[in-house]
Amino acid sequence: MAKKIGVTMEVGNDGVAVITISNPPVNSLASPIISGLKEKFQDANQRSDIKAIVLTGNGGRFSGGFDINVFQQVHKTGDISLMPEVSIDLVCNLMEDSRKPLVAAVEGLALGGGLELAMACHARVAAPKAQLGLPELTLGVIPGFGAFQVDIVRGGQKFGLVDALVPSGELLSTSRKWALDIALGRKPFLRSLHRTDKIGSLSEARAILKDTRQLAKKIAPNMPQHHACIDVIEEGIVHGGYSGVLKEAEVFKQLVMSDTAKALVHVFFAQRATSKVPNVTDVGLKPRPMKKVAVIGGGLMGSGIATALLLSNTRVVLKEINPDYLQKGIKSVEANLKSLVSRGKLTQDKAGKALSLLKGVLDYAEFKDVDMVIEAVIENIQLKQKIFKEIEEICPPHCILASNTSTIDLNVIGEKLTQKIAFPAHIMTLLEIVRTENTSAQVILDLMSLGKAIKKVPVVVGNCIGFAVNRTFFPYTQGAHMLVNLGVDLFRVDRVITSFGLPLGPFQLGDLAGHGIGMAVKEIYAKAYGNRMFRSPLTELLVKSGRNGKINGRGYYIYEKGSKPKPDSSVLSVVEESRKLTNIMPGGKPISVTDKEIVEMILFPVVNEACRVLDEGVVIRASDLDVASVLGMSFPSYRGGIIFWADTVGPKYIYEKLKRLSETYGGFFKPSRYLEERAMNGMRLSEPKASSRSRM
Ligand SMILES: CCCCCCCCCCCCC/C=C/C(=O)SCCNC(=O)CCNC(=O)[C@H](O)C(C)(C)COP(=O)(O)OP(=O)(O)OC[C@H]1O[C@@H](n2cnc3c(N)ncnc32)[C@H](O)[C@@H]1OP(=O)(O)O
Repeated sequence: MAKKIGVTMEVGNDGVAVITISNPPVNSLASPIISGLKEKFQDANQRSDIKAIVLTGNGGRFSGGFDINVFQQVHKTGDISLMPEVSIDLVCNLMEDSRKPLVAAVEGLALGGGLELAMACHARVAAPKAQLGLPELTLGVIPGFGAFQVDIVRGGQKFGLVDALVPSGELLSTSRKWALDIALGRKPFLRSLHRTDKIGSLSEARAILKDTRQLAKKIAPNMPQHHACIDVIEEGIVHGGYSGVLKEAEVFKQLVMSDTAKALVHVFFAQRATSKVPNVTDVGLKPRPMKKVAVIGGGLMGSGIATALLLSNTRVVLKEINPDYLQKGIKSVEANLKSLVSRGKLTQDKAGKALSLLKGVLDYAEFKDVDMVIEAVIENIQLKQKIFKEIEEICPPHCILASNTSTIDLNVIGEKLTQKIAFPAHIMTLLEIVRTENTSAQVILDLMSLGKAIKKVPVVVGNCIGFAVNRTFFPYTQGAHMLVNLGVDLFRVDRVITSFGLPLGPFQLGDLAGHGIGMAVKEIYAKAYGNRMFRSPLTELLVKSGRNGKINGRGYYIYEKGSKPKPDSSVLSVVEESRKLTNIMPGGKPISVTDKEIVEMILFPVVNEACRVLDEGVVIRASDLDVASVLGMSFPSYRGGIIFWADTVGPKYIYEKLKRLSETYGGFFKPSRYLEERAMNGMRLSEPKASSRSRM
């Protein structure tokens, strides 16, 4: 059924006009809505039979904000005139300065421009679960609609952003009465733009703004939108609300064209595109419910998976090999739930309910009616093969057999294995669903649905060593190791990479993951990708010196409870030993590199491997790899993901840089065929492939 888009107005006998925004699914403020709002507000202000106005959204949602598709259009065309000029004549003149009172009836959500519309009203009545927010910063822009000219520090009813909270069933009637009361002088007629009662003295405001500027420099050095917010707030405080609104609209348009906005809007749509899987989500299949799932292995990953499943109301059978391990696994699940409760992310009774769905077992008796089995034991091929041999006879025919391996080829683990699920710990959001030639469309759909149920972002990928994320990023650590063996300071490498935008540099990341994991899978990668790997003895030497990473308090850094990791200068002797063994410093002297070169020598080989992932069809589309890099490796979303970023840097520049580096330092930097082709033909890396080569 065609979705109804538009703005309607109904006038009741009480003289209240109810103006309703309708643009499913989130009532986004697209052009027809903007022009419809203008027309209805003008009409309502002119009609003598209308005493007051209520603004609301259709379908239980007020508005999800300005239509982000317009941003995408502006980015694609470079035509900023696609952005409507409405801040003043609509929000200020027609709403704020309306002669008739305007009350927002907010249900579901009021986000971005949607909340700004509500703030332009003279009062706001909300239903209890309404989500109010200004998420524009996550898109690289600022609220361009006056939000910052209203002292938005008043969040929710507590600070006056919402004037009344009422049950949904009473929302419209309460809003109508409120609007009439304002019209009749029984309630104050408050124009947000003119209110300054919450703003302290100018000097106090300036002091707050100064501290906020320093904080923004520290926490968001690479994101202009955070600093712009402070500028427009200051404009409003110093020169008044109207100047502030004008400044907002001007700054908003500058930011819309910024690289940051282009990257963040790309990630917004890329993340939603991952749920579109050709011949799976477009063939009329319906996902089957996963009522009971068995998890084999109660270690860090197994207990994390069990936790995520329990939180989605799925019954879980957790199997271990002995009572001690089983007890430990159950305790880990309890600890995971307890930590969510202590962080206010889960109520105590929901934690209790989740735990009640968990059953610990030591044999397969409970596997007869499971809908899915997820194996999460150590990365030992023989053990995995043994487990799947044992269970494939016991589980029901419809049961999905999945492994949580982060590296091993699924076809090696078990020909009957239908599915690999890269279930990161219960807190990460990326869920790589790896499909083999044995995986049916139905199973993929079932798992995508399960992935969403456990609040993950499922990305369907093909079967290869390391799948999408680990495969793409295996050069990340190796590039760093090469630099250190070439004489570059390892702590500087970490600093440069964190300044680029990754949360942890390669060495601190290794400490966090534990160096044993890297060593366990090294040979598997060497067998698959050996011709383009840099083999460094540094990890082995580090572990031999008793430094396993954060897990035992020492790696490249020292980890003490309650304090930040401290670089461990005593590790430099281990580094020296590695440098002697590799002996790759030209003339025995450390190389001199700029920060930019450090980023390039670490991330360009990652881009190069990402090109091979695209070329082999390990992902459906390049933007899926962007999402996987952001969610799976914390690649900065404000750079758009690994491929989007590479396209902004330029395939040709990357290709030429890698070619020069490979002439100096060997095959680790050798440009891939895909990169060379695209660079030579002036094509973007993200352009779809002509060939239908796929690993799915
Ligand atoms: C008085 C008139 C004013 C007019 C305004 C004019 C403007 C001039 C410019 C000045 C603008 C002022 C500044 C304001 C800027 C903004 O408002 S920027 C946008 C701010 N809003 C957001 O960032 C919200 C983004 N969306 C979400 O967070 C989530 O989608 C949701 C709303 C919380 C819903 O989540 P969920 O239920 O999980 O659904 P999703 O899958 O995420 O989304 C469903 C589909 O809806 C699409 N969609 C969502 N939000 C928007 C949006 N704002 N614009 C366009 N489309 C949106 C989403 O892409 C999904 O689409 P499909 O994948 O095709 O299903």
